[in-house]
Amino acid sequence: MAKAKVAAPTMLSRPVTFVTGNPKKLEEVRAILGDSIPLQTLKLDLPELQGEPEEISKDKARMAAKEKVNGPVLVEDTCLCFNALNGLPGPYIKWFLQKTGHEGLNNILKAYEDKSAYALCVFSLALGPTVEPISFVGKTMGKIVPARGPPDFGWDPIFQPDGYEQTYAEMPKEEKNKISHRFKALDKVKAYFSAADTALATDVPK
Ligand SMILES: O=c1[nH]c(=O)c2ncn([C@@H]3O[C@H](COP(=O)(O)OP(=O)(O)OP(=O)(O)O)[C@@H](O)[C@H]3O)c2[nH]1
Ligand SMILES: [Mg+2]
Repeated sequence: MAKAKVAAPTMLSRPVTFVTGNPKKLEEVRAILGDSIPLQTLKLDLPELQGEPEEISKDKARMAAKEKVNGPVLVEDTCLCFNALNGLPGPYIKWFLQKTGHEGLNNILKAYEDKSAYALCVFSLALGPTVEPISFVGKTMGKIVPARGPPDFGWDPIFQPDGYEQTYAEMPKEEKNKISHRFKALDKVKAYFSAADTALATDVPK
C-alpha cells in the first residue's frame, strides 16, 4: 500500500522522564536536547549495580520504569576510564572522585606512562515498565591532566579531550556540549526518536 507523510506524529503517549540525582547532568541534557524530545525530570539518585556500564545503565532504567515512573524513562550512567587501568575507575569514578579528588586521580596514574583516558556515557531508554531498555553509547577520547578550570562539575577539570588544549572545565559549556561523551550519546537518542517518528509518519495508508 502507498505511504503518505503526515505531520507531527510521536511514538510517545507521554513525555519521557529523565531520572537523575545530578543537577549538572540535567543541565547538560537540557542544553543538548533542547525541545527535540518531550522530557520531564525526576530528581532521584537510583541505586546502581556493579558491573559493565551498559548493564548498570539498563538496570537503572528497568528499576525506574517499574518502581518509580510506571512509564517511559531515560537514565544515564557516566564513566571515566583510564587505559592504563584497563578501563577503571569506569563506572566507579563517582566514588574515586569523592574519596581521592582530582589530585588522587592524577596520582593513581603516576605509576604509568600512559595518561590516556576516555569519557563514556550510556543512556538507557525504557519505553515502559515491561519493555526491555535499549542503550545509546557516547565516547570521547582524551587524557588525564592536573586540574585546570572551574571545579563546577565532577572530573571536568582533569579531562582534556584529544585535539584540544583546554580541559572540559576550561571550555565554554557550548563547546563541551558539541564534543562530549554526553552529546554523542544523546545524538543517538535523538536519531532513534526521529527515525521512529518518521516510520510512524510514513506508515499511514493513503
Ligand atoms: O566532570 C564530569 N563531567 C561530566 O560530563 C560528568 N558526567 C558525570 N560526571 C560525574 O561522574 C560520576 C558519574 O556517576 P553517575 O553516572 O552514577 O552519576 P550520578 O550518580 O552523579 O547521577 P545519576 O546516577 O543519579 O544520574 C559522578 O560523580 C558525576 O558527577 C561527570 N563529571
Ligand atoms: Mg549514579
